[in-house]
Amino acid sequence: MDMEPQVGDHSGQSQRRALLKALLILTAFCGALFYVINIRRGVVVLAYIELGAAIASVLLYVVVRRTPRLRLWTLIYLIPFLNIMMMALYLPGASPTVFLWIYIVPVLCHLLLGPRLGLAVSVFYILVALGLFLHKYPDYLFRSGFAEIANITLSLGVTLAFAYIYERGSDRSRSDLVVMASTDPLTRLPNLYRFREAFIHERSRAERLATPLSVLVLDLDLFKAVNDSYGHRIGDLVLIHVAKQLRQRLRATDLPCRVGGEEFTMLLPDTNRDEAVWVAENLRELIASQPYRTGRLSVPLSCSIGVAEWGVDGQSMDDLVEAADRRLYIAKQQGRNRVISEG
Ligand SMILES: Nc1nc2c(ncn2[C@@H]2O[C@H](COP(=O)(O)OP(=O)(O)OP(=O)(O)O)[C@@H](O)[C@H]2O)c(=O)[nH]1
Repeated sequence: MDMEPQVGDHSGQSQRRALLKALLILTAFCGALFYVINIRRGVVVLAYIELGAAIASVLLYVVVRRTPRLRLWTLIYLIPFLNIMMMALYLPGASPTVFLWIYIVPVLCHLLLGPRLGLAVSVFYILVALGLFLHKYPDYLFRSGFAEIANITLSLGVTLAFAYIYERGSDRSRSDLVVMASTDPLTRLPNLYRFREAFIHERSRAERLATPLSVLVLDLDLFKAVNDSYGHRIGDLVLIHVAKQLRQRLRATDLPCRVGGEEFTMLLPDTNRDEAVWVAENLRELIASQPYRTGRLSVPLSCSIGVAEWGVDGQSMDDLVEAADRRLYIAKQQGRNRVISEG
């Protein structure tokens, strides 16, 4: 069995999942509580709806713990929840203070659904709630003063705006963090974390479409000598130069990564071993033919590359990288500046 670790969740899903689980527990508890309260008050229809909501929340909790389709299940919970809230507002026996619950709508919708969908759903339900309230208490607008209406409108508007701004900011911070966590700061190439994630994705695509998938491991030759002769700063610039060459030479669907030091790993979807060897030879020639130049300085470069193919050399990313690494080592032993795909 493949024991590759699962890659992390990028969209704040784990946070939203935790919140939804907490809400389901709360809904189950409140549903049961309000069922008792409303039965005693004689508001039987509402009481049974609340009991149903409590039972549904417990069942949903079981699904929500694991589902990959969190947004869909969130909507399955949220829409009936908000509809019940609207009904509670409108039912004849319900107190006017039920309206106060409308203030949690923007907060809940944004936290659970993110900024865009959260805004759309909250605006819709706030308008529905206001409509129902005015329909139920038609003389309210005439009885109450301007200050009272302004208070309600402004406080709702401010809650909505804050919820939106907060959630949009967190979404952006989360995306920035994901980019930082998956990018090599020196070359701006993706790092090992991103490579692992892309491998899992590309492997399932290759399985589904029965297409090949190959991996290259490239290591610059005698790079220590570059650092020793020209200094670390030039060594860094050489790595940036090589990263640029890889990016320019490879297809947009290929993924070159810097996995550490002077070693680069490349994922080549839709590419079998022979094609991967051809790509690797191209890269080797390119790097050898274009020394790093700055001012009068010219740093000659070469690299060694190991090639592995998914399905032939193993199934997991670790199998492939291990096979390609082994061949890279053979290339180094045979005198460097070469591509090896056997052994
Ligand atoms: N400038 C710079 N050097 C680095 C970086 N990461 C690793 N290195 C250097 O890369 C060199 C790698 O040296 P070795 O592992 O001995 O390999 P090599 O000299 O390339 O020799 P072969 O791999 O056998 O061809 C070491 O001197 C590291 O200090 C980096 O981010 N910047």
